[in-house]
Amino acid sequence: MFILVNLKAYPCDPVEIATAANTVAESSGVRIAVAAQAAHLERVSETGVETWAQHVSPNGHGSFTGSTLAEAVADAGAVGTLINHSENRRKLADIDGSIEAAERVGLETCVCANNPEQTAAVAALSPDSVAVEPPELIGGDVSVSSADPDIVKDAVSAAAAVNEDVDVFCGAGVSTGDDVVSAGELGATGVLLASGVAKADDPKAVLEDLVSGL
Ligand SMILES: O=C(CO)COP(=O)(O)O
Repeated sequence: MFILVNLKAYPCDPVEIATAANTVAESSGVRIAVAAQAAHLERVSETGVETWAQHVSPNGHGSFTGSTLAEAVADAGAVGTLINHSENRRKLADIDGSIEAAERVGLETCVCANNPEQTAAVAALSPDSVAVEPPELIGGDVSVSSADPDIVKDAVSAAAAVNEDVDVFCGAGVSTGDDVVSAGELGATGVLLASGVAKADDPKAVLEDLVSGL
């Protein structure tokens, strides 16, 4: 299982969390990555943790003020990027363009989707993975894998019917090792989570618990 921690715009210390994630990844052998604000990518990647961006723009170099250039993200040390999110909704054509921009510089791609239908739609664009996250469960205390297990199972089959090479992760409310294990039992190959780590008093202890059942 892959554990992908999205720091969003939470008022956490990205370097402290990245350092903890790197330590736990090394001691457990579990793949853990941290998706940080673009302005923090370089400092996060200097910790040695697998570093992801939270989005990249569909454009390349040029007159595109305010864009998050895939080339710049890769140059700052990111090896992957989230694309689209319930909190940062993009049109399908822009998602397609962002996947192409990421692939141009070798970034791994994970497109977020709200439900199995959107999972199928974005799987057709052949990202490396799709993360299904029901918006109503994001930021809550109950994991998608226990609150709505069918959405995970349905997203896994929906993606496989379109493109068997696309991995499916799940997210929303994931915060414990049990949540990660049950996500795996439902067919997800990774989890995408945020508040459970970014808002924790002791992020390292949460990360240790997340990998404890793997
Ligand atoms: O939106 C999410 C990750 O991208 C999930 O957020 P929470 O883990 O806070 O529910």
